[in-house]
Amino acid sequence: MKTFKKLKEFYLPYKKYLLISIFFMILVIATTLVYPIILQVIIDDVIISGKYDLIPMLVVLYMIIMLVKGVSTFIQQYTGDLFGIKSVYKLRNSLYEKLQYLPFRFYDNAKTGDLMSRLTADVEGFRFFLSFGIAEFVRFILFVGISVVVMLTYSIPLTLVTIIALPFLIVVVNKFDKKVHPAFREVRRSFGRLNTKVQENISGINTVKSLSREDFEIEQFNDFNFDFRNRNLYNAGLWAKYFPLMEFIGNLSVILLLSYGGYLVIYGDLKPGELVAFYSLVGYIIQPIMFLGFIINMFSQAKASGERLLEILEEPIEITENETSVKEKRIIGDVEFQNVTLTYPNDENAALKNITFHAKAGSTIGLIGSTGSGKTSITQLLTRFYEPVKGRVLIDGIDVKDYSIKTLRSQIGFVMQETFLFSSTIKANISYGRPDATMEEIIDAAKRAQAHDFIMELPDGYDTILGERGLGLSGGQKQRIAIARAICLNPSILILDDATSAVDMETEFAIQKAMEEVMANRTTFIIAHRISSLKHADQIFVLENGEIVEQGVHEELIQKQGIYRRIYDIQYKDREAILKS
Ligand SMILES: Nc1ncnc2c1ncn2[C@@H]1O[C@H](COP(=O)(O)OP(=O)(O)OP(=O)(O)O)[C@@H](O)[C@H]1O
Repeated sequence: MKTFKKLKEFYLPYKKYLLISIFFMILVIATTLVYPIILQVIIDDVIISGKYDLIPMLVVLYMIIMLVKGVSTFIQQYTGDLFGIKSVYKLRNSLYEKLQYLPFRFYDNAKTGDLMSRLTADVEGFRFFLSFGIAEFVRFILFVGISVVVMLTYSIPLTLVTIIALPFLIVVVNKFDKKVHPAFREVRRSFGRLNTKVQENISGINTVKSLSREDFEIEQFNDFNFDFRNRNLYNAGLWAKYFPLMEFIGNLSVILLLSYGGYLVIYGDLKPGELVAFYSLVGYIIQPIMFLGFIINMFSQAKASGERLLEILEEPIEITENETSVKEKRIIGDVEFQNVTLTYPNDENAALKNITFHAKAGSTIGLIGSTGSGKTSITQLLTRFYEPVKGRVLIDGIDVKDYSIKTLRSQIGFVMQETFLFSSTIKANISYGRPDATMEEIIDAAKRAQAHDFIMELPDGYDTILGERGLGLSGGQKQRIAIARAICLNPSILILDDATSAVDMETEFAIQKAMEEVMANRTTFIIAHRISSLKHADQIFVLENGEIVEQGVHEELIQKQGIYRRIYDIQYKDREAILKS
């Protein structure tokens, strides 16, 4: 119940639909329970006692009851559905919203396919319970309760004999619940794994094909699919085992009823019509009790699904802001790191150790160093993608923690190492961070990123629709669109993380030239492996194992005969050799 309690904010606002549904369900049940009573009257009063003049009245009564039942069933079902559909609409939105704000740390370990199955299959499982499960449970209680009361008015001893086997039925149903719930949780998990496999495979299909790993992938999928199949089979086995047992116990009640009830009729202690009515009423008890298995099933699924949904909803956002957070400030771009240490979750080694530096507003900072030395990590602290475990990161003298996330990120243009383009138009991709940008601004950004010419060569120019992964564009073209996207933001701080790694030297040079003007009034961080990309920077930091081991301008660093010089020698050796020859 804890799971449902925690999710109450999603369904309680719509409880009126549930209440209406239950009210009309009571009408449905009441009208249904009148059938056996009418049957009893027809047998005992009309047929046996010969009061045939009652027939027209009974027919009219029957028709009215049918009509009431029909209308009530419609309202009960529709409002029940409304309750479920409206609740999960809100739930689905909240889950998606939560996913937007969860920190990078969450996504480091999250699996896309699994998340997708939570947002679809689990939400649906929960809806099914809200729409049908709750109503069916109430129906069960009412049917059983009212039927027993009606039976008691006919004959107390016969009622007791008939329901004597029912506690056993409840024990079996309870046992079934204990087994079926964990089984369902496993089915859900297995489905999540299956989804993850498919999603990863589609995303990485280029790698799979280029390495001819199709057979391996098929085999792996088969394993996951086999697991999913087995778990479903186990579940089906539980159903197959328990359902006949429940039916058997239910039928025992019918045997007891017919034996003892027949005896009572023979000795005149019960009228034949009452026995027939009893027989129908027992059906109304046994059926819902057996159906209880199905309700429990729905409940178990919903509980398992609810737990998985809560795992997302209760995941801490961590990066918080409050009313005092700095908003509406135009960032100038003065950046300072004070003894900053960063340790990623699940990694005991610090990715950055005691980093201290000052970058004046408008200056250009070059970051170079071997892979994994911490270059990207430095820039990710600026945007608060991660938080330092020690030290402070200041922008314009204010700790980044004190900025509202929106204010901070809307003024920092980040061209990431891996370019991601949405499956929409080029225009929409460039203006993604600033949807109100005019066409002139979009074109201007594209021109500066050296992207305008190739965009104009595409069939629909800026209206060309890109595939999910920017299909149809080369790596360098995608990078240039990503650069245009960052420029379009008109940021105060620009971060170019290996942003020109996929373009040829000539294009890089052209981009650099065009960027000179863009960078003029912005603090720019250039992360690069090529010295040519950052040699004009005002300050260059050489990183090694999370520490700044050398710093200075290009000429100074060349004189030092250190790491920078070594990189320079390797990269320029060939050029000098060519020049000499
Ligand atoms: N999200 C993360 N979770 C755990 N560890 C991480 C994460 N991101 C980076 N690291 C680790 O932190 C260290 C620094 O990584 P970072 O990406 O900053 O290096 P880099 O210098 O930018 O490398 P590259 O040139 O290859 O991009 C590496 O050891 C890396 O494995």
